Amino acid sequence: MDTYDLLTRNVDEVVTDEEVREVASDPDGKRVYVGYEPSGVLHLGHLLTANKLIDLQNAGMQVVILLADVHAYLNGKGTFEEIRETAEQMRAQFLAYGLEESQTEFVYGSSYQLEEDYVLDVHELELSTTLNRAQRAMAELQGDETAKVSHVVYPLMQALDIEYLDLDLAVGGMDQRKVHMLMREELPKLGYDARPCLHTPIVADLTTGEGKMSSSTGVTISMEDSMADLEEKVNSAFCPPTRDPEGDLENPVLELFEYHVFPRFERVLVERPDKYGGDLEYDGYEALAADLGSGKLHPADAKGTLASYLDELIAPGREKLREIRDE
Ligand SMILES: Nc1ncnc2c1ncn2[C@@H]1O[C@H](COP(=O)(O)OP(=O)(O)OP(=O)(O)O)[C@@H](O)[C@H]1O
Ligand SMILES: N[C@@H](Cc1ccc(O)cc1)C(=O)O
Repeated sequence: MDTYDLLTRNVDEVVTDEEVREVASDPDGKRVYVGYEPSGVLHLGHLLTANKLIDLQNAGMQVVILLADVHAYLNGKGTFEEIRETAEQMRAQFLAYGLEESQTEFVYGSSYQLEEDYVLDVHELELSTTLNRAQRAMAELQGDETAKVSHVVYPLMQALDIEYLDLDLAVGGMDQRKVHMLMREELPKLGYDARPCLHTPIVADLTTGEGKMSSSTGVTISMEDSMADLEEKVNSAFCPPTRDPEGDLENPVLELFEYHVFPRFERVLVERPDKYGGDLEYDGYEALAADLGSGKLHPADAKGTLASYLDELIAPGREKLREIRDE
């Protein structure tokens, strides 16, 4: 696979194609980041951005993970102390999942966001950005009468992080795209360069197929889950026979096959007794989705197979976490 294809596989949006091709032409040592508000356990939604970071690391890029403690604080996620503690757990999970420690830099937001230069630049952005523009960057704030001032400072700081962390590329889920668009509009006003971005798809809530898999609501799958947990959760998943690109509902089982299983396994084997037609084998996502659509593959068999592949995927991380905790 050529470098551009590796950088952009499984992404929903590339901003802009030309700029990302430029990064792909010489990726060695170029810096890319994802920022995360610390939350207890990483779920498969978060790990989609981690998969992308692993691709970028394999292409030779230097990965920066921002543990966005100040942002979590601005978002009302707890006391600073509590947030710092969860951030440490999160760091261990990323390494357990497969990011290469020597090529991954973990940075706490608070290590530079409270410095004078940064704070003055935040104020500069407050002066140059309209309230309306900052509000638009935070989709969930639309029309919310209780939105706080902290919620509009938040995207300005996120934009500035991209300059202060000296990045060549920013990665985030599709839910971060509006903040990145604000970054592209506002940084040049301060004399800084707008940076290219990659946006990864959002995995839907497992049991409803609506919205996103989220730490705060619904059922999430994480590296803490045992095979029994995985089976129970995947069995409860929403799995209609087809994905409806026009509709509001997604098929989370197919999404997990597409974004987590197929990028990591060349071949997927669905084991079935002979009386149910015997084993099925897939070397790509499309064929599996087509068989689910035609009824050749039963949702129960798809779910059982998904659970065992997810187990294989998270087992090394689960083991490593256990070791870290026992130390
Ligand atoms: N379900 C998901 N699918 C894909 N990416 C996700 C998903 N949930 C979060 N992300 C990505 O992980 C990063 C952190 O997101 P966020 O803090 O919103 O997740 P969360 O911990 O589930 O939060 P919340 O509890 O507020 O829903 C972002 O880059 C986001 O795009
Ligand atoms: N906005 C991101 C967190 C984040 C914070 C600061 C950044 O620079 C980047 C990302 C989220 O929703 O989780």
